[in-house]
Amino acid sequence: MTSALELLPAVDVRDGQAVRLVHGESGTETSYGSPLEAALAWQRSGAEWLHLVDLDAAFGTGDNRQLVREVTEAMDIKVELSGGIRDDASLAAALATGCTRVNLGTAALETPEWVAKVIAEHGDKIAVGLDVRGTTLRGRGWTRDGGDLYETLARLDSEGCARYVVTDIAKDGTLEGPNLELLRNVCAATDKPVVASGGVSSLDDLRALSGLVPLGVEGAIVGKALYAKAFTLEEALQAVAG
Ligand SMILES: O=C(O)c1ccccc1N[C@@H]1O[C@H](COP(=O)(O)O)[C@@H](O)[C@H]1O
Repeated sequence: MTSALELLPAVDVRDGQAVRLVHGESGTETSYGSPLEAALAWQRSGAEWLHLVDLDAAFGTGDNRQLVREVTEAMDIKVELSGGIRDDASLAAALATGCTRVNLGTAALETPEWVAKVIAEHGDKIAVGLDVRGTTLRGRGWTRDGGDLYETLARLDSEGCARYVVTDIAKDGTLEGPNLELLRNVCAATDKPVVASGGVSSLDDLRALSGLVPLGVEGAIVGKALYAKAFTLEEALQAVAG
């Protein structure tokens, strides 16, 4: 029996606020108030995971490290932590929050030896975010090209990377539906589980992603659709229940 698609409601933090961006572009923020309140609301609604992103750390405009730690520590559910985790100190700080796993983006593009080392040390506590435009990876707050998706995926697979979080930047924050073709292609290129990110707009999108579970899609990050109240998290969890 295949498992149900996992849902990871997102809380992206910029300047102390929960925000959503469009295409991940700085300056497109819509603010949704307290990150802790948002995270607690998703937990109360039945989430088993929280995808928590320090956007300032990802963009290099400071960090929300203290706040991210407070949110993570307040959660009874699993937390996937992203944004600005690029060296031993930031990784140690992220893991010290008690998060379930971290998601590395820029580091996988710019310091591959370090990423190989931490994959070897921490196993499935490390996921790698493959944030793409077309098939070109983007790092540093999605502002810089960082190589070919499939070459990087092959390298990370050979290093034992446990899981990938695949974001189609062109879809992120747009409510245009996920890039199912990209997800199928990535699943065909790796045996490792894939978490889909970007574009979810409806319960039908979640059902379509559920249809990719047998191919290797393990979960889906949901952001804008929840904040825009396109559906509730309870409805989403019901829609993907096995
Ligand atoms: O999630 C976003 O909307 C986003 C927008 C712009 C840049 C990054 C974004 N998200 C997360 O940031 C990490 C990458 O951070 P880093 O490169 O490791 O510092 C990425 O995995 C996304 O989860």
